[in-house]
Amino acid sequence: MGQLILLRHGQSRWNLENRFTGWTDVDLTDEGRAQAWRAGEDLAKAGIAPTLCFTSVLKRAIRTLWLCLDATDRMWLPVTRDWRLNERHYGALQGLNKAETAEKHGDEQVHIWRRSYDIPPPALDADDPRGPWTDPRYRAIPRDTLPRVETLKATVERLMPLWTGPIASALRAGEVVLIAAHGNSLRGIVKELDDIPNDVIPNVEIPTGIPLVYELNEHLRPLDSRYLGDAAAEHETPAEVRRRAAGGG
Ligand SMILES: O=C(O)[C@@H](CO)OP(=O)(O)O
Repeated sequence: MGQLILLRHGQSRWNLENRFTGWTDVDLTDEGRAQAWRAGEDLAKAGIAPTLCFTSVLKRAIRTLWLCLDATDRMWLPVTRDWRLNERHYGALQGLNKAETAEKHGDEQVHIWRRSYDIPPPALDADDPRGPWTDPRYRAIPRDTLPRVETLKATVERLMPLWTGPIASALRAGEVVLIAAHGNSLRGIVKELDDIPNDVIPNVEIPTGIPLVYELNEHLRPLDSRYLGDAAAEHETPAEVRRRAAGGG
């Protein structure tokens, strides 16, 4: 019944520099822009025409959406930008190099910070100038709702009202919904969609700039999911990761 396209932003400058990014508003690299454009071309080639879009308030996702829509000549589509689609907030790690942090704190600790479901990295101090409360784009959000750090669990919790509310309503109304977002906010969505357990979700790696298309039934449960484009076969879909973890090959 419904069709949903999930698109992780193209390569960002800090993806390239291997830095913890979170809510830092870094832009795409040239490669990231090219990936976003190709994502649009791949949608067009597959005959998939989004009718409604959601994205975060971070420019790497917004620009990915712009380029993808430009490539499909659908820049006129309605777009909702919502902070609840932001990347998970990485707290005091934001800006640090991932390899240098692993040298300092050990691979195991950094893996826990990056991939555990509910163990947070160190938080920003309440007076840290990098705090989202200093940023005008979050001015309408109550200060105590704005995070100083987030786990994946917290990211899923802040995302769910948007998913079960406006996004689900749009899908039920027959819209073909395109969501351009981030590695961990999209982990939250596929966790819900594909019913992926907490200990398996860290193994789901959504590649940058490759559309992941879901066909949904009337209860918004997945009938099928697939990546588009030339590199599609190189990536396991979240449903395949879940089946492999359950011993289903
Ligand atoms: O730095 C980040 O914000 C995220 C996504 O790039 O990194 P990680 O792979 O650790 O979730």
